[in-house]
Amino acid sequence: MPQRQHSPYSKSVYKEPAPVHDPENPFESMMERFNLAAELLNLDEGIYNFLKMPAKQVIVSIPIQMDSGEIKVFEGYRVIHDDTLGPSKGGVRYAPDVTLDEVKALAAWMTWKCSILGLPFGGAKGAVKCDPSKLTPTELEKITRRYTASLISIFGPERDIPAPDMNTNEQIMAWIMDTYSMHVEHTETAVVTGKPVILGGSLGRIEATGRGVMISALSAMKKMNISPESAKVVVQGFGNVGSVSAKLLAEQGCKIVGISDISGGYYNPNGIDLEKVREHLKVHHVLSGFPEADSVTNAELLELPCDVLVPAAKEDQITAKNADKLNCKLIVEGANGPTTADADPILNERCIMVVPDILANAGGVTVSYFEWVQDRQGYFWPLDRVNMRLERFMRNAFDTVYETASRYNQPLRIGAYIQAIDKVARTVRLRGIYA
Ligand SMILES: NC(=O)C1=CN([C@@H]2O[C@H](COP(=O)(O)OP(=O)(O)OC[C@H]3O[C@@H](n4cnc5c(N)ncnc54)[C@H](OP(=O)(O)O)[C@@H]3O)[C@@H](O)[C@H]2O)C=CC1
Ligand SMILES: O=C(O)CCC(=O)C(=O)O
Repeated sequence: MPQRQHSPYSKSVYKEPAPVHDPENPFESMMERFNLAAELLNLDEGIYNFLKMPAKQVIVSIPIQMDSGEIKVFEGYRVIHDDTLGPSKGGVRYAPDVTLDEVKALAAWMTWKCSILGLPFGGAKGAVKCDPSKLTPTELEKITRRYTASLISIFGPERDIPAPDMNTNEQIMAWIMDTYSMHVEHTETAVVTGKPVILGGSLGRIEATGRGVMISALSAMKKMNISPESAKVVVQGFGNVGSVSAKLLAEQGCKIVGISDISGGYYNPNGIDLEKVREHLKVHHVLSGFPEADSVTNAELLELPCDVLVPAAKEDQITAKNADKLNCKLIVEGANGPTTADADPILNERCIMVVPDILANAGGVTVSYFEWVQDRQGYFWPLDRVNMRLERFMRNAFDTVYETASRYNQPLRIGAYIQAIDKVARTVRLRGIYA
């Protein structure tokens, strides 16, 4: 594999991160990269301490009456990492195994993401520890409304604005909007984004994260002289982000050779017909049994030969254990935190370019920003305007991160952290930190 010196994916001056306590703890993974960038920026110790601590961590108890009549209590979280650049922004995920450390990491990633994209937002994230596949629609609605009611003093269009993430969707955003509006006694659409279009949502928000993944993949492929028509792509995860990324990359001429969901991976070196996948999902709801591809495990999927790998499922998929087995040239992180910090130096050593999560998947929050702007203006844009502006934001962000990474002779991930932290730190200094 050729060495690419003096570029964002050169191994030349990349510093080994200090050993971490738990490499698969997303907050520690975030902090490893933050520490590296802070050191390169020569960040003032006071500002370093200010930015590493989340501004607010709220844990709420969510008692609801199940359809059976039984009362069950769920745990909910909202972490506001930072609100220096503006109201905090970030999705809400529903998952049975979610932890506070995971939410803390996801909230910090939102701060860095909004900073890189030039959005007037800080970073936050929320979660409810529950398994939506085991809940009825009524139970899901009750959980969502109670979670929102418990966070009434946190949320607000000028304070903290939730959005969808794993296992949450437009309907859940509609319930959040309605519950908030009931409490403040007027309809407040701008309190949440990712809503149905009929309730003040933005055209293009559902596809926005996958569209941003596609745009950043094409930008990176151009730097690497990989043409879309010659590119073989593997996508892990076939939810909102994965399925849209696959569809839009296929529309650009790429051949999608591998896909997966929780049921496993599916591989066809001649290309997977995504229309047939869509028809299969309509009937079966999971990829399991898809006849036109060979079945592989999720672990094998990540190691399939391809040009571009798009992890778009969850955290900690590419680790020190499998980074040396990957068979791709480029990774575009659709998911948040799919790569652990201890895998970074291995990928860098192997000259695999990584477009990091805080850049690659920022299309979602960018169109959420457009939605918030439209709601506040009460004036809605056509789809082509949303997509054109998204493309401009994503391309600019890619170019500036690439330039920063090149200037510091670091991989794109560290370039992205440097750029993000520098902007927030400079804003903190200008605003001052006195009570
Ligand atoms: N939605 C958004 O706008 C944004 C999402 N992201 C991030 O993208 C990632 C995916 O989110 P999103 O698409 O919204 O979530 P979804 O819930 O829509 O989809 C998640 C997908 O991942 C699959 N999956 C879950 N676990 C595994 C596993 N162990 N191996 C393989 N596949 C798995 C799920 O399978 P199954 O359906 O069978 O359970 C599903 O296909 C998350 O990291 C999220 O934080 C980032 C930015 C914005
Ligand atoms: O759209 C948003 O506001 C946030 C999306 C999100 O949660 C993310 O980018 O991880």
